[in-house]
Amino acid sequence: TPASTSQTYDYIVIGSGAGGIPIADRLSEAGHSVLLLEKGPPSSGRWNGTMKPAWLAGTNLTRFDVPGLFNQIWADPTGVACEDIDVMGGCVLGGGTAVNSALWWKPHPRDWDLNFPSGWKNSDMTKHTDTVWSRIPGTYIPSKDGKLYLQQGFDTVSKGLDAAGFKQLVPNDHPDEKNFTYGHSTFFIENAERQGPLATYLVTAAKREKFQLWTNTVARRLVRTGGHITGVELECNKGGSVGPGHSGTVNVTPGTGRVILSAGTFGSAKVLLRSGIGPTDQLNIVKSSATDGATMISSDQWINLPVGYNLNDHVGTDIQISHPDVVFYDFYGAWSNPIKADTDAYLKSRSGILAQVAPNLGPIAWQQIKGSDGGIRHIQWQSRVEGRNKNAMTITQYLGTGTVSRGRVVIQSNLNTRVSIPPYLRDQYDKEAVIQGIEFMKGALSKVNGLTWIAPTASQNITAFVNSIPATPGSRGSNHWIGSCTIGTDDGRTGGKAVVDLDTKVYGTDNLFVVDASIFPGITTGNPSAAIIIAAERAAERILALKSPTKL
Ligand SMILES: Cc1cc2nc3c(=O)[nH]c(=O)nc-3n(C[C@H](O)[C@H](O)[C@H](O)COP(=O)(O)OP(=O)(O)OC[C@H]3O[C@@H](n4cnc5c(N)ncnc54)[C@H](O)[C@@H]3O)c2cc1C
Repeated sequence: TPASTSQTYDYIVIGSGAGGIPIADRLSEAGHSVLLLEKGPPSSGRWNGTMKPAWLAGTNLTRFDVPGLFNQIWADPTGVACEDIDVMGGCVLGGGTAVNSALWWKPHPRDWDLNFPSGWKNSDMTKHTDTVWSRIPGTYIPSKDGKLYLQQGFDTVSKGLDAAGFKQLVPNDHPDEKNFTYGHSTFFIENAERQGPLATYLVTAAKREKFQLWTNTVARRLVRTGGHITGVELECNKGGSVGPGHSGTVNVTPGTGRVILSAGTFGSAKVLLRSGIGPTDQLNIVKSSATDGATMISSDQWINLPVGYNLNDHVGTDIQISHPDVVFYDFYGAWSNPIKADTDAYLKSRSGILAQVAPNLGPIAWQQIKGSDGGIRHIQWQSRVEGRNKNAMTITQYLGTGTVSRGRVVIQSNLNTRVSIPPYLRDQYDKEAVIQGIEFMKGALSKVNGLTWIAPTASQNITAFVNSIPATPGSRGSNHWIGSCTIGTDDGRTGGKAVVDLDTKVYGTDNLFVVDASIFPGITTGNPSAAIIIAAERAAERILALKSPTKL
């Protein structure tokens, strides 16, 4: 459908992920007309999604609703994963929050205090954290019968953690206790279904008359005069072959309208670059591209900002153990060849193993490592029952808050983005922390009777093991990408690192904002979706307080 040229919006929000849905809801709650654009198709059943295995036929559930079907993103990403980036990402309604493992953590205070500028410190975020938790409380017991299923993996790893002095707690009751602690993984699941922004913020937004959602609609680039955005050029995704979308140009309310980019770390960078905002080398690539070159905004209008730099992700390093007590469940099989008793339990009473997120997460543990550079780096250990044999568990070490290494994302001539500099272990002390952490965990788990090591092997030197794993997204990636449009007071037009100011407004523009993972200056301790939603709440507060049009 061509977009109407007469209908304008106070806010156009581009991208419906962890950042986009909450901010769209808050802006519409304040009485503004809001258009939320999503390039992907509907996902969960509530929003008329249709992708599902045979055993969900006749129900209002899709693959995105059932926690036990999370693994399907790896088995069949077609039509779900973003096709214009070289790493995994969800390009459906809900973005990452529709496809992820729903892990849900109250941020550690240091996630804000270490990484973020003034106005975005832990003390500024507490009330927003409370708001988010009142809407999305999360649970560590997803099954409605109140039971946890197949806990042998949890019990096995816990023995080692207990022996090493880790304290078990309910992690979200103690967000500031993330050193030598562990607990059950917590998920944004309710009624044994994926909840999160799709089931909360989007529901309240959609009830308002002045809110509209267009799926299957790509924001191609912004239409602007100098630093003032007047509208968004649209493309109907894949020519409309995936479902009804919109094309043409949609405009913001003249004079006062604003655009919020929430297209994710890669998506927001891409829209900016296509709109003539970014480093000159990148804008020249767009200028030379077959698709955009001839119609790109002229170079005297370009705004030179460090879009794409400061890219970061958790450094993921997998270790693997085996223990005869550990029991594997074939979540991949649950798609095409499920165990009837398990689908019955899920469908009839929202209970059983399929209420738990695949592939059966074990304990999540945290520790801080003090490096010889004096820096403190946070490690999150995330274990799951999956590996090279039926008794194996993979334990991923996520190196998070405190890392120094950063990477870069660039645009290519076909206008796909690519991680040109992976952000992993470019700093020797980041690597030191990874090695130290694995040495420690190896010692801890070796105290568990009957446990054997798969990776590293019992006799393998840990430094050699860590060096043997390439520092690439394929081997180290954690799907927790942040950076690319960093927030800060150091204006990127004059040599600073920041793309957006403390109101999340893009430097050099008067009505363009970025609200998603891309503004994070550094990585969080745990999986980041809750922190991104909290940041969106903070951004909504600041944006709503700004007078229009704001000064350049
Ligand atoms: C496989 C996987 C597992 C994960 N597991 C967890 C987990 O368990 N817990 C956790 O906290 N985090 C997890 N994450 C990370 C988390 O989901 C992301 O950090 C988060 O969703 C990022 O939020 P965002 O708003 O920045 O972007 P996204 O959520 O990616 O949303 C961006 C949205 O914008 C849309 N978009 C992009 N470009 C355009 C355009 N030009 N026009 C219109 N729409 C556009 C995309 O389709 C997408 O829907 C996981 C991620 C993945 C991929």
